[in-house]
Amino acid sequence: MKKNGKRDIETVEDIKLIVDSFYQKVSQDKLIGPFFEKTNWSKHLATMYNFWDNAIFYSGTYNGNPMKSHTRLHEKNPLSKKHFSQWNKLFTQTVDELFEGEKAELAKRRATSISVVMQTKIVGNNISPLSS
Ligand code: HEM
Repeated sequence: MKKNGKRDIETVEDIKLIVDSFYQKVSQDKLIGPFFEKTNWSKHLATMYNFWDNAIFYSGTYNGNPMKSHTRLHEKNPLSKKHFSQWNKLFTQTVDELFEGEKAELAKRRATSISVVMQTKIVGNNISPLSS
């Protein structure tokens, strides 16, 4: 236990807490909340528990294709750099509010690197003068 009372991410229950808190923020967010208007939350949250359990503890519980689903999402509702920045800000904020340690750092790093790859593939190269 750290001085400030936070500990590291240790169990799948911790993952669930992060995912629940994160999407609580996301669903109320003016900028990215609307993308989730038609979302079946219990189904999405279950998918995300598996996704993050796999990303942090290599549990083998997720074998979907997020790039494909976000490319499809982008075709219907265009995603831009500002959406990705907001997503990342909320994710980092959520992890920092709840946990501290190596796994917490890993979770934030994973989120950022996937987000950068997704953004580059979907929105385009973010150093291009044409991107916005
Ligand atoms: C601009 C930022 C983003 C937006 C607006 C967004 C939005 C969404 C939406 C609307 C869904 C579908 C939910 C449903 O079932 O209705 C989804 C699924 C998902 N998102 Fe994102 N997302 C963003 C970024 C990210 C990032 C950076 C990651 C990974 C670190 C991620 C991981 C996932 C995963 C794993 C799924 C489930 C895909 C599947 O069906 O297997 N998203 N997202």
